[in-house]
Amino acid sequence: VQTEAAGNAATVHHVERDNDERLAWWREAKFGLFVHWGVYVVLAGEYQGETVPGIGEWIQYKKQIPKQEYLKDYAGKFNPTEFNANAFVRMARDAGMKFIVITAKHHDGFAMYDSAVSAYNMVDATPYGKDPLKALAKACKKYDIRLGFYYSHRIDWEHPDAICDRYNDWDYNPTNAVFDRYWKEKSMPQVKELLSQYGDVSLLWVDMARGLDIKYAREMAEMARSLQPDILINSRIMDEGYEGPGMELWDYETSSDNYIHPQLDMKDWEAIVTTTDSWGHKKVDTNFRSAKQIVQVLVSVVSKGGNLLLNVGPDATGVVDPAIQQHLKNVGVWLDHYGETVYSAKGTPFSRTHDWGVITRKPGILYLNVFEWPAGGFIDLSGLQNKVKSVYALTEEGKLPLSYKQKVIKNTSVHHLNVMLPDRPVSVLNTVIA
Ligand SMILES: C[C@@H]1O[C@@H](Oc2ccc([N+](=O)[O-])cc2)[C@@H](O)[C@H](O)[C@@H]1O
Repeated sequence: VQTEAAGNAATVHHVERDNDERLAWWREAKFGLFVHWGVYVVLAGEYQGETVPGIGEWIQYKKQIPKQEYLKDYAGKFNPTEFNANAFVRMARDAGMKFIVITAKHHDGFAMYDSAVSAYNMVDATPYGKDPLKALAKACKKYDIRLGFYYSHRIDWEHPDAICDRYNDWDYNPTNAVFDRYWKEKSMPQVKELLSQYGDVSLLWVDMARGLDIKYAREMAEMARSLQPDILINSRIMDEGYEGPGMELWDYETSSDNYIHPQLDMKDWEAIVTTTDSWGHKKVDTNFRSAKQIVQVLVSVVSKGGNLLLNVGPDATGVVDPAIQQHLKNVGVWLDHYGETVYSAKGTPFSRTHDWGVITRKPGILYLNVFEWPAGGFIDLSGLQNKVKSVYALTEEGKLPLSYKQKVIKNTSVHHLNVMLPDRPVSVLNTVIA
């Protein structure tokens, strides 16, 4: 990792992370469910009859809604009686996802669980009066789905001391704010609760450090690892692009929102992607990502050495839009047949992209993932060092052998491969040629 030091003599920060063992399951899993759910879904992007533009979970900040109003008029009406933890986890499992990361506390500072640290929580401040994360942890255990918690460790619009450049200055006076008080009284103790009272927690997903000093990140990471030794922590414990001491504190890199790196050779990173135009549910938001789009984003991210954390936003009743549920189910059916191009796969060995799709890899196998059916009905692939032993399309009925020609480029050891494709796509979502 190169950084320009003031004397523009390049200082190189080598990050030794001894986390191969801890990352093993994550590198195989590839596909997880991200869940943004909180009091903000009671507003669902609407305030005083007006649709508020932008991502729904930021509505309190955008409209500077006083804490007492947010508590009384919105938390006070939050009663997701339709929330069924088992059905929710089955939805993720049946979509081919291996883990779930849910917002235990987002920037609004509201705890979506039974917190003894702050009464600003789901049990004490809503008519629902129950702990949905307790039910979710139980369901995850039942269906062998790993659980992770999203926690807004720096930004908190409920606490007068959570000072940063995204602060609740409509209720509180920033000059009186003492960050250490928020850190010691709320942030650290709540993360301790989450990592002590919900069984095995596989991921701590923190977000938006806003210039947080590394000493705080180190304190939280060390506490998390003492409570959950195998836990994985994402890079957003510090700001995007942070380089300096402490980079070993996190295990993998989270990309910017809805951003897929152009680089082909990265590893241990995740793309986080929405299924609508917001993370938190918004009433007006009907721009749903199709099963085809989801499959192609997933395979594209895997071809670039990454994982996909795909978001859903349950509504105020606790339910994910049925159309999105159907798309997820279709993705799951596709992965049942063709998941070998995703699970435990590595990124493309090529240093270039292809106009017909992307390549994923396993020992001795290359998967050509055909998104756009080539007009000529064949694919040319040059640059392979290996001799090809067989080529076949993955179909629901099994392997469909394909004819191919391979020749060695004169005076080189480079093979040129020409594959004759089936007459038409095997799957409109993505046809996989092995
Ligand atoms: C997943 C999302 O994460 C953050 O938004 C960000 C964080 C970082 C970047 N970034 O680094 O580009 C952009 C949006 C949150 O503010 C947002 O509400 C949501 O939870």
